[in-house]
Amino acid sequence: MSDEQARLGQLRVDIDRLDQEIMDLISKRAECAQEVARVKMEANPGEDVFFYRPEREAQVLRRIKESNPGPLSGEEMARLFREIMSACLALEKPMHIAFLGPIGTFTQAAALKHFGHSVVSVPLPAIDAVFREVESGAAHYGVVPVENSTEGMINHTLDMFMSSPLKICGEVQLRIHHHLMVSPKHQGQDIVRIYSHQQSFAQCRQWLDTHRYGIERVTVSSNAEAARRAAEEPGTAAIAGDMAAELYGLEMLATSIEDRPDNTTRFLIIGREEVPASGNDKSSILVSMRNKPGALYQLLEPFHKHGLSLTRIETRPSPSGTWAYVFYIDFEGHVDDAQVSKVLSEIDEEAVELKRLGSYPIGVL
Ligand SMILES: O=C(O)C(=O)C[C@]1(C(=O)O)C=C[C@@H](O)C=C1
Repeated sequence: MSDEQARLGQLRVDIDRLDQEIMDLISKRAECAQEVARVKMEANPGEDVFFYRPEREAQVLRRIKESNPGPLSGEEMARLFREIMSACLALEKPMHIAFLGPIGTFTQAAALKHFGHSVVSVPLPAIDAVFREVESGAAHYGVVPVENSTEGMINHTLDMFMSSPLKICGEVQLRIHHHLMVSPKHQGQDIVRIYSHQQSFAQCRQWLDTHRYGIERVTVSSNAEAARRAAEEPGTAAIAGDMAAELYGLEMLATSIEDRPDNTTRFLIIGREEVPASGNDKSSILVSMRNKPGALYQLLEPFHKHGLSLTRIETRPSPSGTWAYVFYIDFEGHVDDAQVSKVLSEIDEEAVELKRLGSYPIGVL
């Protein structure tokens, strides 16, 4: 036996022993989660029990990232624990997560990043359908895109909050890499048409103008639909992400063709209940003000006065009248914080309407 074989043999014995220890510990952790489920059910007999605890999950993942000794990165370690918690939660209660489909979209990738792979993910054809599925109780939570770093806000999602009773329970960010892909069946053929979603075309505009100028661009309802068409139609390609490429067996002609290297989309988790404070939270509100001089100043002044950071403010046309506006505002803090409740009561005094959309942990992964 060579020296290399002897050393590898010993290291693999060590790895086998450690795997056994890790497995025993994960099993003990899973038993704890089962016990947690029993305690929750006994304490709330006959009631809707909330097994998923977003604030607790955020605290666990933050602690893992902070105390991780290496050599794996904090992100990588948190990703592993994300999956362990996902499997533990599935033992307590299998979660049904509605997302903007079809299967293979970036929204599905965001849902799996946030909840882990042990959930049942349910694709729906439109953002309002995701809201309805959660409102009716058919799904426990929903995942919808809300903003992209290149293209800005997804207005349809913002507008849904004007009428929906749902709460924002979390957020997750996903780096978006777009690839130009074709079916291996049609490799080598001239490409006469490229399919993609309108947002993806916008995020790759400069690359397309430089590298595929003059080729017809056809907008379809999702990247996954683009990939499905490219898999079937000779002479076509799709711009989509890794999940769609894998799903339809496409091969890459060019990878990461988005114009901005930091292209990121933020998604919201929507649910039916409010989330307690996790220690590092954000809140979202919708406000409509009277149409008078200084209205915007009056809206923003309490944030300045009480030292709260605004992370976003967007204006949307109000459904109640022409040239009337609603402000969608994200800021740091939780509604249970004293400063936040002072700000909200001051805004409430001046506003025509103030709707609290929820407080939720700032995305950890
Ligand atoms: O602490 C809880 O309430 C649990 O249910 C346990 C646990 C976990 O595995 O750590 C599982 C699911 C929840 O979403 C949060 C945490």
